Amino acid sequence: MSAVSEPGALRATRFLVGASWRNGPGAFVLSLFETVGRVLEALVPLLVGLLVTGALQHDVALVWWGGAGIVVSQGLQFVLMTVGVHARLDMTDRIGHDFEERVGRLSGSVATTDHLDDPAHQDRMQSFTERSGALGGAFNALVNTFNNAASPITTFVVAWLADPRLLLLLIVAIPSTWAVKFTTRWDEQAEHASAPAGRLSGHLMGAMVEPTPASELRVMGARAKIATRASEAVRAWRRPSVVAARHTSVLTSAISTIYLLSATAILVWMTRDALHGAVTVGALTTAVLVIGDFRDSVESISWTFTMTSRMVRAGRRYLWLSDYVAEVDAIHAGTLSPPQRLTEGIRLRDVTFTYPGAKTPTFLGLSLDLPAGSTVAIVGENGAGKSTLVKLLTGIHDLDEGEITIDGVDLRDLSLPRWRASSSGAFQDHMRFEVSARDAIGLGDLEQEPTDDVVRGALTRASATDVLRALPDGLDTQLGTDWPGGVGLSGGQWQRLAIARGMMRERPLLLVLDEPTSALDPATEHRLFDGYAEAARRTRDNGGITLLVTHRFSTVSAADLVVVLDQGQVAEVGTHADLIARGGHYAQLYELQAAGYR
Ligand SMILES: Nc1ncnc2c1ncn2[C@@H]1O[C@H](COP(=O)(O)OP(=O)(O)OP(=O)(O)O)[C@@H](O)[C@H]1O
Repeated sequence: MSAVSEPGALRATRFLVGASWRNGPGAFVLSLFETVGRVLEALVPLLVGLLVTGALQHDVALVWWGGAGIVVSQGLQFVLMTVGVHARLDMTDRIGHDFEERVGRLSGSVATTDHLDDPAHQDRMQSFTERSGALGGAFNALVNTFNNAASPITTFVVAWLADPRLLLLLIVAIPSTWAVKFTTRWDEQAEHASAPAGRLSGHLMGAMVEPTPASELRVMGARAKIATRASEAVRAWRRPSVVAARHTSVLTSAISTIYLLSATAILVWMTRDALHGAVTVGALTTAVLVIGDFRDSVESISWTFTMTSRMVRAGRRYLWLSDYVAEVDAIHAGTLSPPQRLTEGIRLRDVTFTYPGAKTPTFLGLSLDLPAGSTVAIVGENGAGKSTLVKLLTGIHDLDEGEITIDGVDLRDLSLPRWRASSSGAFQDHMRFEVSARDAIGLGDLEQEPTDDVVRGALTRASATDVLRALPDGLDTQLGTDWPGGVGLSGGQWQRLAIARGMMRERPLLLVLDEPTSALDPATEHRLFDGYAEAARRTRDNGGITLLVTHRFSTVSAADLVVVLDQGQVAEVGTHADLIARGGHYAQLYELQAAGYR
């Protein structure tokens, strides 16, 4: 698994600011109108003070300056804030969508899927998804940083003009800023601690609403049990955030109380001076109004720190993902094209592979030859490593050690997309694509136009033309009952469409059939595989290898070679007849299954 570390805060901030600016420089500038509006708003206590002083001293000019200032600043402030807020929210929305799209594109573009099997990556993505608002709100936080900087500075100037003693409150407000260090840490720790439970609750909630697991749970009478576990998981997921919020609330309440007591003391002090004529009533009025703003200003600075640190964390995760994609791309920088036809075949030499997060390797020094033009059956008990072998051959996972060669060329030196374009497959855990039948099959080879002839050819090769009977609009039938006019298919019918998808490429160099017929009865599977083996022999001229993974020993007799895997090792290799004659593991398992059918 990747050794990519999370990028630094500075790089994340630079990236977020740059991406926000590029998304719309005009709207970026308009958003800053709000900052000017905030400055005008912060000037109001000063203008009210002027008005009060003018009224008390019968100074018409002061009354005019104060009154006109209030009217103009309120009017302008309204216009600027309306334009600014509108631009900011519009940008936040656009940037949010932009990032969601970027994350989707990045996640989908990783050449391998090692990260999807890694619990640490899953946790990172969980926090990422939960906080994707923070990434989408990066711009929001950025503009608010300007707002929250401009408005306090104005407030501090107004406070200083009213009475310099008010600035003493800055000292009292220092703990508020210092507390952010703790609240940010608590917030971050809560994010980490809640991620596994968040994933579990999503998984269990999904099990209750997805049709297949929901039916199973009802039949087993386990719905209530899973609902309880899901509720526990939701509580475990939310608990760290609730605890963090509680700690934050206690700390900020304590700081607010200290602030309030200090502000009251300063006001009492100023009022006493006002009674002795040392302070004007106008300055006292400004002080009363500014004290609330002062507190808001200090709090907004703290809030800005919290939001900015969340934004930076989300930015760092985004950049981590982007670095990870680049790292995987660099590993798969091979540019060679696979041969047009195989002459030697595929060789595995001393292959070692461990799943991310697993304690023991699935393969330790596995060596195996898959001769060109052969049909190879891979058999073995559950967990023997059959599907993992398929994933390594298709480049879904990277080897830890050893090599896989295609006609002598290391798989890592080949262009992975081109190798995959030369391969094809059908899998037990296939995707039920709820699109038209034509597209569901045509996805198997996007280089070909899915015309009637092409798609019907794939259905024929998959021995699946009878599925057409279930499709009222033929190949243009919408699949899936969730969609208007969509039809529901049986498990076996879905599976046959998946096999047809795997048959779109007529002459792949590697065709993997990883238990694609498990939903079919043994006789049909046998018939299908005999058909595939015969088709493979007919197309042997390009040296293509057909690999069949199955648990049904009766279906493998048509294979040229049978490979028996046992705990990640090759236990036996030979033809069906050889292995039966040898009387080993294969022969015993074959006899056991045959006895079951007798
Ligand atoms: N995503 C994963 N993470 C960690 N270990 C895994 C993962 N997938 C498979 N394994 C482990 O790798 C080993 C081989 O699994 P694999 O799926 O290749 O077996 P298989 O022969 O295809 O089994 P089956 O017949 O049940 O499909 C097993 O020990 C399994 O526990």
